[in-house]
Amino acid sequence: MKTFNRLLSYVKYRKFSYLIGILLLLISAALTIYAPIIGSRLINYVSLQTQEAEVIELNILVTFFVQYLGLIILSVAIGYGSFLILAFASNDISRIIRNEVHEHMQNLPISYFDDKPAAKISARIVNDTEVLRENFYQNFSTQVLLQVVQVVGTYVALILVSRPVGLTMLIMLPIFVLWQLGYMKMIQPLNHRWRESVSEMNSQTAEIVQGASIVQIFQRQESMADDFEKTNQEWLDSRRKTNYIDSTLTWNLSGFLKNTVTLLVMMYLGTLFTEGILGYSMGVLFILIDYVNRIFDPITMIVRLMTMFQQALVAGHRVFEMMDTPIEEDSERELIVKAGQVSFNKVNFGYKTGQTVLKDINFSVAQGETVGLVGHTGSGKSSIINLLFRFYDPQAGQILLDGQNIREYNRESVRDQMGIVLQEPYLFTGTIASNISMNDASITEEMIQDAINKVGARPMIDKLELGIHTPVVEKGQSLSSGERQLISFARTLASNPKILILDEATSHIDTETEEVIQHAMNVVKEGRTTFIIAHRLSTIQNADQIILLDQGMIKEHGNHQELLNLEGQYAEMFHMQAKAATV
Ligand SMILES: Nc1ncnc2c1ncn2[C@@H]1O[C@H](COP(=O)(O)OP(=O)(O)OP(=O)(O)O)[C@@H](O)[C@H]1O
Repeated sequence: MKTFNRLLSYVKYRKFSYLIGILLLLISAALTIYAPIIGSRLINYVSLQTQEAEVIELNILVTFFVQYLGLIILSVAIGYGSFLILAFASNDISRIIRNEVHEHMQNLPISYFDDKPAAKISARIVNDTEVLRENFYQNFSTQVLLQVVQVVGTYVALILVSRPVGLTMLIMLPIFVLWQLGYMKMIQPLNHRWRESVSEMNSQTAEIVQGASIVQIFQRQESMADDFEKTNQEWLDSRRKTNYIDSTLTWNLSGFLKNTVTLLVMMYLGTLFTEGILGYSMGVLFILIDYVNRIFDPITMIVRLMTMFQQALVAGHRVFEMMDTPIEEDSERELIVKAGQVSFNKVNFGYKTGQTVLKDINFSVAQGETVGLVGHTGSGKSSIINLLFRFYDPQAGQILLDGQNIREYNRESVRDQMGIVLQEPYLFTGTIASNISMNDASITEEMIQDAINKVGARPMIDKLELGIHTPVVEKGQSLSSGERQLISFARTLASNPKILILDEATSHIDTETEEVIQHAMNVVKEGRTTFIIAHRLSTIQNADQIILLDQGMIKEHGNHQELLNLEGQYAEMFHMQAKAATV
């Protein structure tokens, strides 16, 4: 009920459209219910004139025809108008909900995404809102009233015209409803299987596309094709069974039931009529048969609407669950950093309660210093950066930028102080220029060109026909990894952050590119406090401080020479790497 009320509350955004649309629908329905009455007058006129051997006047005949046809055309035209109004309104509402949930998703804490597959999140934003549009806003909320009015209206009209026929048809009502419910019961699990297999095929395809090269390297094509075929068969099976049930129950059997009842009523009334027992005119007979025949469709529709409603409730529940996930409280205070001095003060942190990822982390970095973060995989290097960005807050201790506790300032202003170059830089769909300016209007084209020159990306840009306006698609897959890094360096330089984070920026590239990247790195580092997450210790030999993490704790801390003198883990790692490099 809560979900239903909440779904209904969105109608307020297009309440006039809904009001007018539903009103027009009802008028159109009333006209269709009224049409047989005109038809009956026509029939009565013709039969009376024939009985009394009078001339059938053409103009009277035409008048009845025009009235009858005019009514039908008017009803169709009004129905068309209302359909458009309501369809447009439901489109708008689903757009509003989709934007709302999308915006909310963007503000959710990073921890929300930790245990949720991307496909599941996007299904809520895209597919579930689509189900809401079709099932709830376009069908259920507009049709349910209309269909109920049609059923009740037709029954009332039937009873008014002929009480025995109307009451007999009332007895048929539960039989027909039960028939429809039985159909739904059979079809629902099949629909479920069908949707599951479609979603499974989606994720199987996404996995192959994302890891195309890995799939080929490990020659997994055949087994992945087998898995896909299995799901595809499952889809085929559920579709086939649905088609059987559909064609048998809805089209044939349901049509059979409808036609049989109509036929029986016709026979019964016809006998009474010809025997003269029934006082009805031919026209009334026509009305009765027409009403009996048309009463089935709205009943079928109501049962279907109920299923749509159930599906909409499930989709609505999922969408609202995401919308109701609390976003992190954020301070109004803007962090202003002039120097770029960073301190971690007795920081303890775990991603989940009870987990310890960082333990008693203490260090201080002066403005413009470079810090190398080293340690085995899983030792906590990235976690330190995650805390610096305020993706997470520590359970204990403080992180200070220029002496200010970042927890007391809003996240955006904290992140504004940071620039990051990842090992695999992320480029957004757009152009090279938009990837450097990040659509920040204060970064002019001149500044973009300047950043490109400074990081040494000019030769690379000059090779491109459209220069900085070259489109970037699919995360920049058509650019080399080194080129993507240069763009990323130019982006960082243009945004002019106080603190810089380099995530293994120089690994996996050839010596020539390494020189270019090293140059870019030196340019970007200048005057900024820099953290380098390095696996290759040769890249941080000149760092002012090196922090060696081991199982979330600082095990060694000093400059390169000091750590070598310690003859501990760092020295061991360094000698091993130096030896490997000379082999
Ligand atoms: N989102 C997360 N949720 C739960 N645990 C996490 C999460 N991210 C990292 N961890 C855990 O925290 C610990 C430290 O991970 P972290 O990524 O900081 O290590 P790292 O030193 O950067 O490793 P690598 O060099 O492999 O990138 C690991 O045990 C890891 O499993």
